[in-house]
Amino acid sequence: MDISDFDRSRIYLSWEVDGKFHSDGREVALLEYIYNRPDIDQLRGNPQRVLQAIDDFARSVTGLINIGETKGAVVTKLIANHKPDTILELGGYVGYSAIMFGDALRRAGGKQYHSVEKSPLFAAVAASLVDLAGLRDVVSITVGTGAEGIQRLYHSGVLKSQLAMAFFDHHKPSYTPDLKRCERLGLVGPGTVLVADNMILPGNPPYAEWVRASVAEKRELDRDSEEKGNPNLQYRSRSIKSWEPSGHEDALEITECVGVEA
Ligand SMILES: C[S@@+](CC[C@H](N)C(=O)[O-])C[C@H]1O[C@@H](n2cnc3c(N)ncnc32)[C@H](O)[C@@H]1O
Repeated sequence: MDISDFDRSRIYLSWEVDGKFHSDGREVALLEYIYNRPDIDQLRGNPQRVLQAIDDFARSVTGLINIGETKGAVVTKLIANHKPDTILELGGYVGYSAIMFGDALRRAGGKQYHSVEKSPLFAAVAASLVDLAGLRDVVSITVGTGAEGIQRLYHSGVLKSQLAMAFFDHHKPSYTPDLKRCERLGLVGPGTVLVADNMILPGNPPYAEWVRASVAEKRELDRDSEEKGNPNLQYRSRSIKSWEPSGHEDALEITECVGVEA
């Protein structure tokens, strides 16, 4: 993908305002902006219009740390092709990706999109926007860190078998331990597709190393690691270059579990 593929007329305003990237009141301002729009009734039950309204805010008021349209379209296409029944998301922010991918999951015949978000405030904003978009039956939001969310969803029986897809978009150093936790619990197996955001901006060398390694290499890595995964899972991984809504280059890592070595 080339920068010419990025439509610069659709660029978000800067994420950074006075040294802050979020949590300066912009998330509540987003909610007020959306519910005060004259076209609010046309947004009800319409995920695409809710996404457009979030994009409008990020283009005219303050930038937001959403995945955005360009990278989002890569994942939406993947969902249409793989038709997952369940997706686990770590890092929900104000619900942009949960609305975009929850809608794609529903259109592909899937059932549940579980979004885990550490901030109770962001999770509350996301819950309101998911409800507005008419996706309450599909998207559930769990407040907690990735590790807490995985444990709670697993022990309550909500996640009881292999995940069809997982989307990592939270605390960058937690991608690898949270993936390994999923592996240990048997939530990753042949057919599971893992999608990791921000592989260039800011990058995530430990995660890239783990998902691109052979079984033999992972056995070595796991031996020296406090956080054990399942090194016997065979992964096929590729990097897809794309663009942040701010116009910065980024990449998604898309990893498919293709088997288990005895
Ligand atoms: C880049 S944003 C997610 C954007 C969202 N996926 C989207 O595209 O609309 C990262 C989010 O991860 C959350 N977060 C940070 N550390 C976390 C953790 N350990 N577990 C879960 N969420 C976390 C932050 O509060 C923030 O909302």
